[in-house]
Amino acid sequence: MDERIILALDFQTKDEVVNCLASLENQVRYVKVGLELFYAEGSAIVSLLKEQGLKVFVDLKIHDIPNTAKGSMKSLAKHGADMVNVHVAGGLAMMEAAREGLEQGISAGSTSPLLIGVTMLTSSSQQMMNEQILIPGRLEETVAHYASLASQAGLDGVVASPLEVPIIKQVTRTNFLTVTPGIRTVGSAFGDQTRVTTPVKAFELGTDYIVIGRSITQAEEPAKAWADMMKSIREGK
Ligand SMILES: O=C(O)c1cc(=O)[nH]c(=O)n1[C@@H]1O[C@H](COP(=O)(O)O)[C@@H](O)[C@H]1O
Repeated sequence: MDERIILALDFQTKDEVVNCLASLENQVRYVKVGLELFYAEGSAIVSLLKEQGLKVFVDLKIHDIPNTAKGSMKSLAKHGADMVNVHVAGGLAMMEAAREGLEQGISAGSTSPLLIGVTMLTSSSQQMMNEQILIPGRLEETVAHYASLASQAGLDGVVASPLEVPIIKQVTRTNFLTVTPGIRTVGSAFGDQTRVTTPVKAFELGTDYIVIGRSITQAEEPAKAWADMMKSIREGK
């Protein structure tokens, strides 16, 4: 089982999660609980997945004042996640506070979850960034800047598109991780994602983890979609 592939469980009920994992014949090792599932099922879903021996990325994308980010992370640390995240746009003080909260919240003897910073969402385009949220310049430069800020704040890595992995690796310290959604298997619809590539290309670009959801979970035959993806990754094509 490949721990570098994180399956996004974007469902509203525990039953859908259980059915999805069963249909994938327990081949998945790392899953992501995002806002949709966490708001619906609460932290119990994280415990359930952990009890099944899975690694869990709890993707709540915290973005708040430093004190609130710190408290949120302190609470979140108790749920046994392997990876959690904040928005880099919250700034250096917020990211440092989040790290502090996480360290304070973990129980004695357990290791801290990886703390990852979200750069520019993979649904965002250069035009959206320039014209709507009024960040000038090239999107790739903003992502690189956010990544170096996250690195400076002591985060373990960032979320970005796989297309930006080479520049992120250039501007951050060794072992700084990249977690990349915006993944589509060949032929599946992009939907709301903008900065997209295939699983094979993402690993070629040097990513540490890919996050993939609908290409698998909404496929007509999820087990086949998963098996085909794994084969293409193994064969590098
Ligand atoms: O933090 C994330 O996981 C995330 C950041 C980002 O920039 N883009 C992004 O798509 N995600 C998440 O990654 C998953 C991608 O799902 P699919 O587009 O269905 O493969 C979703 O659960 C998103 O919430």
